[in-house]
Amino acid sequence: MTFCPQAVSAPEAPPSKEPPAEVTIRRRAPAGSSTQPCGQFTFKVPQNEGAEPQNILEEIVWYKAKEIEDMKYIMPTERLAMMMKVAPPPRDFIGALRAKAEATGRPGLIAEVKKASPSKGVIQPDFDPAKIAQAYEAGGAACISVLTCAKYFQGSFDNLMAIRKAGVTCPLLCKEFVVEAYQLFKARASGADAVLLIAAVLPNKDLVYLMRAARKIGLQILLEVHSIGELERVLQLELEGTMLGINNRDLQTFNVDLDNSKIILTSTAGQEAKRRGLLFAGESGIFTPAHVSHAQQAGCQAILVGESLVKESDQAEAVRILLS
Ligand SMILES: O=P(O)(O)OC[C@@H](O)[C@@H](O)c1c[nH]c2ccccc12
Repeated sequence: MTFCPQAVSAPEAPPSKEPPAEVTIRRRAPAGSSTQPCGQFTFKVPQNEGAEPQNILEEIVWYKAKEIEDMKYIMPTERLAMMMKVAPPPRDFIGALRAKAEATGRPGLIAEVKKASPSKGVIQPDFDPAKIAQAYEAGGAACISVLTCAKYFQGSFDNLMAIRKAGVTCPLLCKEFVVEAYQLFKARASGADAVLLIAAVLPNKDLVYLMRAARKIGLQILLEVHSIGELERVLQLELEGTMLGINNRDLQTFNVDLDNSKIILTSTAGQEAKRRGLLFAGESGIFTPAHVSHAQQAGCQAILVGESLVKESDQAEAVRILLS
C-alpha cells in the first residue's frame, strides 16, 4: 500500500476565528529582577515586577541568552565557521521522511534521543546517545531527533556529533530552542541535517532571518506550530526546504492533546498548507500504534516520538512495535 494523504477525509472546517498568533513569551527579562539582595535584606523594586519568567518556555528562552554567551566565549563564531567547513555534508531530512512514508504506507518516524525533560524529569537513566540512535535506525526510523538543550533536557551538541560519528545514516534533527544564528552554526558543525524552529518563540521577522541563515548553511527546517493562529502566521513565510511540526504539547503548560494535529490540519490554514504540498509531523504524546494511526488520519506523513521509545530498554523493538 502506498501512503496517500489525499485519501484521508478532511471535513471542510469553518474559517478560523483565531487571528495570526503573535509570540506571547518575552525574549528576555524586562529591566532586571524585581528583588535586589542587599546584605541580609532583600529590597523589592516594584517597577520591575513581572521580571520573573511567567512559564517554563519563557524561562528556557531567557536562559538561552546566557548559555549562548558562554558558548561564544568557549568557541567564537569564527572557529565554528571553520568547523562547519569540515563537517560531514548535510543529508535530505524531509526527503527521507517522504521516502519512508511512501515505502511503508505509514508516517515516517523521527525518533527522539532525549534523556530528560522539564515535565518528566529523567526518562532514560541508562543513556548512550549513539547506541539509542543505532537502535532506532535498526528498528526502522527514518530520521533521528537529538535534544541538545543541556540545562532542561540533559542534552548536548556532543551527542549530535557522537551519533553522526557512530555512522548512523538517518538524517539528524537538532532539537534546540534556537534564538540566534550561532546555534544554527553549532548544529551544522556538529553534523545536524535539520534544525527545529519554534513559532511560539520566534516572531516572523526572526523566522525569516533564521530560516535564511539555516538554508544558507544547508540545514532543512522543522518549523513547529501549536495553534491555527501560529500556522496562519507562518504560512505568510517562504517555506522552501521547510516542513511543519504540529506539537500536541503546549510548551507553556505541558498539556498534551492528541487531537491538536487534526484540529489544525482540518482548519482553512491547514488545508492551505496541504495545497502547498508541505509535509507535516505530528509531535508529542504518541505512545501506541493507534496514536500513530490517529496522526496519520489527521494528515501527518511524519511523527516525532520521544518518551515512549527512549524509556524502553530495547528501543529497536519499541520502534517496530510502534510502527506495526
Ligand atoms: O516525548 P514525546 O512526548 O514523544 O515528545 C517528543 C517531542 O515532540 C518533544 O520532545 C518536543 C516537541 N517540541 C519540542 C520543543 C522543544 C523540546 C522538546 C520538544
